[in-house]
Formats: sequence, structure tokens, C-alpha cells
Amino acid sequence: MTATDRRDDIFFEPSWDIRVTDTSLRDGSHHKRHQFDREEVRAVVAALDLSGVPVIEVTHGDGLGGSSFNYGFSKVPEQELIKIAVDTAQHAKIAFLMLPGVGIKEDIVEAQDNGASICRIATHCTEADVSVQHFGLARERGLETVGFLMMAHTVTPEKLAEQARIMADAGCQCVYVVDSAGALVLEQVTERVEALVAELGSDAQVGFHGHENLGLGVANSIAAVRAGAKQIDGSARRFGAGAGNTPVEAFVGVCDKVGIKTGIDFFAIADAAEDVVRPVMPAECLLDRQALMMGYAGVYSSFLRHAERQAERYGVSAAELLVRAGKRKLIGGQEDQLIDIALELQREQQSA
Ligand SMILES: CC[C@H](O)CC(=O)C(=O)O
Ligand SMILES: [Mn+2]
Repeated sequence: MTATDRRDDIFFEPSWDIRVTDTSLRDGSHHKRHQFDREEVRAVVAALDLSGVPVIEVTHGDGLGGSSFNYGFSKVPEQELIKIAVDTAQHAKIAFLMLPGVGIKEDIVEAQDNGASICRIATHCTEADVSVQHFGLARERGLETVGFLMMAHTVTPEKLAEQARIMADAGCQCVYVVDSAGALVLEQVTERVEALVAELGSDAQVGFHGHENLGLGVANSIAAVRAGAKQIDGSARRFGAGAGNTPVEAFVGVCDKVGIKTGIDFFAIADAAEDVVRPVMPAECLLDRQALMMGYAGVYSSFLRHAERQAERYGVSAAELLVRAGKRKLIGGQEDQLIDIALELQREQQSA
């Protein structure tokens, strides 16, 4: 496969400077405890599509196969929601996320059969090699591919670039720097995106996925674009894990002001966020003490709801629990260790 082959079939209009993916129907699934119903997905996809959002991600918050006792069961099977999204969107492409081991190759095939066309494979930022067979399969089947290097704040730009190379060589067409904890601060985004752009050259694009735990989603995303990122994630009304994702409507407004073309209508996306997405959210995504701790201590945003549950169950502070999760450097899949930390805090409380 040549470099040009790798990038040729990326869905990208010449009039755009960057491509935006809205992830409220996937990252927002964490905030909604995976309880999206059919009508909600139809309404959100229709509104985002009308605003000109080019890519909409729909999956259980933890990716294909995520509906489980460990992560939380979906109200409606995600494959059904993907099909509804595909049937509703007039222009937008539908993307899905998959974490190798949570989902399997058959899930990718089923999502494609349901009409999704962009396959996003996510791994911890040091484990890109577990994605190789999935990128191979996706490209063989003509899917566009995106790679997610999660918890990107935990490694150096050089290390991240090495991992991005593994994904690109496996057929990934755009590797994302994923700030899962909302812990990266401006220059740290710039350095990571620049390192990936230098490593990948014309072999693959670079993307950025931000969280709002330190209130930097929009600023970090602009830094990413200035460093060469071509794909940016966000969620209308910040609907995502932790304090939520980069708010798409604010990001589009800022892009308009600084001359970055997204193809999204600012006024339409502002209305969609307020009138359609907000009513689907169980509550606003808050930049409260717990979310702040996640950004500060570098904790995976999707741990928030799990931490709240264990804190309540064991009568301990959710904020303290999250700070300790950061010290332990927990990664996705280690949600059960939150119970261990909660018990540790309970023991300390009882002996004080
Ligand atoms: C569990 C997957 C995770 O939510 C992916 C993601 O959005 C992130 O790491 O930020
Ligand atoms: Mn996320």
C-alpha cells in the first residue's frame, strides 16, 4: 500500500481546512449511562446533519461490544442505533468506535453491514500493536479508518509518534492524539500533534480529541489545528464523559473567527446544541470538582460515573477517589480498581 493509497479515500471536501466529527452519540453515551433511545438518536443525527457536521460517531461509550456488566448495558443495541443514524443522515458519514478486546472483528463487519463507513479503533497510547488486525480488516473491506491513541498525556511526543507509526503502517488513515483525561495543556497538544505530523508525513492525517476537564477543549483543539491536525472531535453541548468534550458549537464559532473552514453552519449548530442535544442529556456536563480532579490528576474521563457510584456505595469522596486513580495511573478496562481504592479510603476513614 503506498502513502497516497492510504490517504486517497478519506472523506474530505476541498473547501474544508479540517474535518469535524461529532461524538455526542458515543462519548455522550458515558454521561447518559448508555441509555440512548431510538428517537433521541434520530433527532440528534438529523440536527447535526442539517448543521453540516460531516461525521457523526454512534456507539456504546466504550465502543462496539461495550454493553456489559463491567461498562453498563445499553438501552438499545448499538448496532440498531448505528442503523438508525445511517438511515437518518442525508450527508454525514456515520462512524463507530471499537476497542480491540471489548469488541471483536465481527462487530466491525456488522457495523459496516448496518451502513457505517468510518471505523475508529482505540487503544491505550502504548498498545497500538493490538489494532493491527482490525485496521487490516477495515481497509480490506473498504472502510475509512481512524486510530485513537488514548490517554496521550501519559507518554512523550516521541513515544506517541512511534505508536502512531504502528497504526499508520497497519492501514490507519488518521491517527488521533486522544486527551482522554482532559489533562493536556496547550503546548503539550502542540508538541504531540507536531510529533505525529512529522512522523506520518503524507502517510496519514493527524487528529485531536479533547475533554473539558481543565476547560481547554476549544483552545487545545485550535492548538492542534495550528500544529497540523486535520481532524477534530467535539460534542454538541460538550455531551461527553467527564466535563464533556470540546463543544462543537463553540469550536465552530472560534474557527469562523480565526479563518479555519469546517463547513459547519455556526448558527445551525448553536441551535442544534441548545434545542435538540441538550434535551437528550440527563444533565449539563459540569466542570465541577470531580471533573477538575480528573484533568488535574490525569484520569480517564469515562471513569467519572463509575467513581461516583463506588464513592456513594462506600461513603467516600469521589474527588479523592479520582485523585488516587490518577496516582495509580489506571487505564481503560481497570474500572474495577476504583472499588479497591474506595475500600482503601473507607478503611482510612474508619481508622481515623
Ligand atoms: C472507552 C473509550 C473512550 O471513551 C474513548 C475516548 O473517547 C477517550 O479516550 O477519550
Ligand atoms: Mn473521549
